[in-house]
Amino acid sequence: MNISIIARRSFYSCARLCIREKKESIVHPTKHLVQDLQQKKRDSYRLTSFPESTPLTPTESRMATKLFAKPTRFLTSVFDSDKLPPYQKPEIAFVGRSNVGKSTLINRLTNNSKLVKTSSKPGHTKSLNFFDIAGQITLVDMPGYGFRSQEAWGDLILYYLRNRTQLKRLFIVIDPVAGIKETDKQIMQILDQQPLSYQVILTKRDRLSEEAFQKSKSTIEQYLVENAICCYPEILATGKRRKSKKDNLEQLTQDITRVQWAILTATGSTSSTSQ
Ligand SMILES: Nc1nc2c(ncn2[C@@H]2O[C@H](COP(=O)(O)OP(=O)(O)OP(=O)(O)O)[C@@H](O)[C@H]2O)c(=O)[nH]1
Ligand SMILES: [Mg+2]
Repeated sequence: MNISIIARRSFYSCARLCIREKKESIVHPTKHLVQDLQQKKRDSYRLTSFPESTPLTPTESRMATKLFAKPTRFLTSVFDSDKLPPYQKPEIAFVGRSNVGKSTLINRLTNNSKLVKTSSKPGHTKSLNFFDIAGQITLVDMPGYGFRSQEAWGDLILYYLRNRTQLKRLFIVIDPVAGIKETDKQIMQILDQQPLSYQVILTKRDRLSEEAFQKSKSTIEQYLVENAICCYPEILATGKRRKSKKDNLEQLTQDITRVQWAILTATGSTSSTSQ
């Protein structure tokens, strides 16, 4: 990943937040850059596209797979905001519309198809479910939005998103067949206002041809470049093995390792797993 682009993106995000909050002085001594942004010179700071992602190094891949090969366990299910557990490990959560494959993704990451219950029926996950990864990270599976009403879905999850200081990054899971929906956009706006770092993961890659998948991905990237503030500038992907295609196993394995690595970096776990 091109560090200068990420740095520029972070600055741009920060500056836009400051402008919105009318706290320009926060970005002093780069105040002139903020003025530039206000004077419609934004394009020089804006990403025009997502950077091409570079392959993980063998060390990075090894660290990612090593951590997720360690024991994982279910911790608890939570239905009420006043019962959120006081875990102090860095936390990562998965949010998205019903049936996009959030729970399946956690099973894939941990290589344990029985860790989380999944279903072809939307609305399967109804609580916040907490999982421990190697005693180092907590993963949280969430009920899908778009299936139940905002009231039924919203209170618990919005409370969690607004108050969970140990939450290091929220992964927004999107089905590339359906594309980005209004509910995804709404959640991004909430996170941008917060601000809270988030990253998009596309599931069900196997359901599209490579060409259609890339097209859906670029449409989402375009939306993010134009609208999102706190979005990490790399879209991740996962999928399941297509029986007809023997050659996609390697790709799927690399995809999962990339998600694992993103979790390691988001939670600051890259040094503790290197020994
Ligand atoms: N083809 C394909 N199907 C998938 C993939 N991931 C998940 N599915 C299927 O999608 C359905 C929903 O998966 P879940 O993981 O339960 O989805 P969820 O987002 O947790 O759904 P809710 O709990 O209802 O919010 C199941 O039938 C999965 O087998 C994938 O990568 N490819
Ligand atoms: Mg689920």
